Amino acid sequence: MARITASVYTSHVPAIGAALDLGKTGEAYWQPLFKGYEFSKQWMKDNKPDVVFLVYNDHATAFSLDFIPTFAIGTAAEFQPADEGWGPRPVPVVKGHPELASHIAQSVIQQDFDLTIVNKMDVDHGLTVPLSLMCGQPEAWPVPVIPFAVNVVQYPVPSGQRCYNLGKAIRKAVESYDEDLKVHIWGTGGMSHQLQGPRAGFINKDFDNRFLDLLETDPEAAAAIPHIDYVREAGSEGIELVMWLIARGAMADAAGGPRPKVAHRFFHVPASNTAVGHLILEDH
Ligand SMILES: O=C(O)c1ccc(O)c(O)c1
Repeated sequence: MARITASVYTSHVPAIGAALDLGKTGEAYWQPLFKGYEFSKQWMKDNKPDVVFLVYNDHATAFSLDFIPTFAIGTAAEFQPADEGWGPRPVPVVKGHPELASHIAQSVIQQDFDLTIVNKMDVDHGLTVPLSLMCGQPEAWPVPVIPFAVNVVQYPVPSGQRCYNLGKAIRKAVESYDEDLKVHIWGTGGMSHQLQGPRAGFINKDFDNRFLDLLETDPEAAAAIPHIDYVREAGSEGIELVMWLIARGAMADAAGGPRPKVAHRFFHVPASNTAVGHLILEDH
């Protein structure tokens, strides 16, 4: 049986990818940020999964306003790093896991969550920056990745509660897969940031840290946060945090099991226009 063994939460700011790719990680501005992920890179080696199920949002790269899936699962054998205007990031191609992805699609759709099945797409900073933060700069990514794109760009976007419930369905799907696989589920995006309008540059450390607290100890309360609170308290792009609830809903306690163990927590402001939050939870 496949098992979800841990969840990882991290912001996916594109400038972090640029700092890595352009060799700027030692600069005073970036040093404290990358220091917060040193533990995580070692933890990733010590707790290497067989597959990462990576929840992120596409930033009008593979999708556009022409076509807006709420939840899209990548079932391809590989996904190319996208060209977001500066050429593709110089990172390895992302290898998928078509068998597990197809099984999860089958199981989750049968549990009444309608997923869009994507057999071909390029993946943008939403997916590659978390991989870089957790795995460094290897020749090849150490694990296959199932990309799972969520619409948090064009309203209506899914509620935190729906995302949390979807996480529970993903856990059931993984646990009904025959092969013995260790699976990590990662929720990415956030924390507070607003990239547009009069409040551009808005950051709310109090909200972010309360959210991290809730994620650790009371995920049901985090799931109950309505959209308007994210927009008001965490800025227009803070709504990306609903994606963290997909990963959180896949932990054992959401299904009545024990609370996960906090392996690592980190918070840093700013990275570009964004508050960076990071949490690693291990299932017992
Ligand atoms: O802080 C920023 O600059 C920034 C830009 C684009 C994003 O998708 C994001 O998450 C952050």
